[in-house]
Amino acid sequence: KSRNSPPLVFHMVPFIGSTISYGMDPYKFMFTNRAKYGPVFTFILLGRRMTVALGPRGNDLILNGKLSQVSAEDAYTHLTTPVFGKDVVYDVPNSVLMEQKKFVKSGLSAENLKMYVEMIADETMQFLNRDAAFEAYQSRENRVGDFHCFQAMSELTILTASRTLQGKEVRDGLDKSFADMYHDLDGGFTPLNFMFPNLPLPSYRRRDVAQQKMSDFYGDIIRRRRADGSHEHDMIASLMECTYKDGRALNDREIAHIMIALLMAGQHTSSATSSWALFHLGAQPDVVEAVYDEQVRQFGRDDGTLAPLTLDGLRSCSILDSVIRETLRLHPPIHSILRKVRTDIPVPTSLSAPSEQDAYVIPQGHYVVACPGVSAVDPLLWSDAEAFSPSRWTTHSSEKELAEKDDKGETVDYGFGAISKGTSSPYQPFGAGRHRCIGEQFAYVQLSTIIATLVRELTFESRGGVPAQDYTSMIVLPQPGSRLHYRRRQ
Ligand code: HEM
Ligand SMILES: N#Cc1ccc(COc2ccc(/C=C/c3ccc(C(F)(F)[C@](O)(Cn4cnnn4)c4ccc(F)cc4F)nc3)cc2)cc1
Repeated sequence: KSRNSPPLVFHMVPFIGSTISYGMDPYKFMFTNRAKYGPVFTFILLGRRMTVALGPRGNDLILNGKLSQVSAEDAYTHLTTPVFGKDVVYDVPNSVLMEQKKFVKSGLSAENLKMYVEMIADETMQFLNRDAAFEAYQSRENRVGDFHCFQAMSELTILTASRTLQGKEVRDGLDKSFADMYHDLDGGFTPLNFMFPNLPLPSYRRRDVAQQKMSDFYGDIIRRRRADGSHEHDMIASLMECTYKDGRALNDREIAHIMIALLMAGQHTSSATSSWALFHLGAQPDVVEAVYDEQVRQFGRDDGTLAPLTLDGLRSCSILDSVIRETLRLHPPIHSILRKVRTDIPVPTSLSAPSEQDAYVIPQGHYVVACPGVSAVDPLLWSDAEAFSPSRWTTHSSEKELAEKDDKGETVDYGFGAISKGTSSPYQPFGAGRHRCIGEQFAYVQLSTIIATLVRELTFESRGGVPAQDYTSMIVLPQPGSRLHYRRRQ
């Protein structure tokens, strides 16, 4: 038996363990057990031993853990490989993933992001002018309407992501059959698949059929482009020009599967985050007007109209930026980051052991769980931790310094560009270390362009208040069915 294992959270039923209380409300579960056992403790999730290490030092232990100790691919491959496809992300050794992340980053260049702003604004205006959800906006008489927020944001997210990142064949291919294919693929992206990668269930079969179809869909696009020698500025075009260190170019399958991974990544995170942002804006009309006034300051013209959005202009909108930061502080799409423990991990005494000899050891075979979001809503760290107040980011309050604090700006490069070494910041919605997100800039462009465009045209009101968080899916979603009221401005 392993010596000095962290304390085990009390539970009544073997195998089920703490699945229900953790699965229903992970943050409540973390705060409750931190109070009982301290920042390091183990709980049972469907028969697996999950060891949590909370706080900046816990994040550092897990997110900056050595490759010999912690493995992301061992934790995630059962969930992601059947959905993304083989030979990419968690189906390859970490060194190959680092190269694949470098390739994707090269496709998210500043000049591409600049072009994407106008395309996303255009898609958003088309959506307002055409989608049934905004018929009150389209009609001249009644200018007040309401819409199913998360559903509308899911549609707008895939329209804008396919127009920019995915490319015009995907954008033009967004018909019912694509929606069905995506829906079946997404049905395989559930926490259940973490635990049971393959069950003889219809949903698993639909996932596998959809993955094959999606892979062929992208494969056809790539083959046609190679034949036509077309020159697009999207991710597919970029990936077609990439070669690994050993000189080998990416093959069509790898490109197709990376595109599926990026589609899934962007879809879940952006649809959830834009929905949460709109609900909070609807609950605080004064913030909506502050964002609108900022648009007038940044883009207003003498004739009273607003100039088209630009990347540089958006990057000067600090209130809009703070709305997104505050949304991600309260609603990080990924609440738990997992790794499989490959060799015993000695826990530094600073992380909660009374003295050296009884420092904890996390045994091989456990999973480790990092919850960066716990620090971001920790009442011990933030005044009014629960409140949505973007002003905390614009004024030079202690919170802003707190969140910006990183280990003296030290950077490290794992092969896909220099990133801050620090995990001391209590605000890490994009993770840290070798597995840190590379979609942050694209996400900000997509979210800020959509929100700026909607605020220019509408005011919002969440009459039911901000919905409860639904933790039962892979990404934290607003309680299904929540609606949002709007009024057309001019
Ligand atoms: C608000 C939007 C987003 C948030 C909050 C977010 C969050 C995260 C987090 C927390 C991680 C670390 C996961 C881990 O350590 O296990 C991550 C990794 C990653 N994300 Fe994102 N993400 C966002 C959008 C995107 C987008 C739009 C893309 C692609 C275009 C993307 C692609 C990736 C990739 C490729 C990784 C690397 C996974 C690894 O190295 O293991 N993300 N993201
Ligand atoms: N019974 C039960 C029961 C059990 C448990 C629970 C709740 O327990 C948990 C525990 C952990 C988690 C973790 C979320 C998680 C992790 C990884 C990924 C990912 F890999 F997929 C991603 O990082 C996603 N991503 C990154 N950036 N954008 N998207 C990614 C990476 C690269 C890539 F290219 C594409 C990607 F999209 N996705 C989600 C969620 C719920 C409830 C009920």
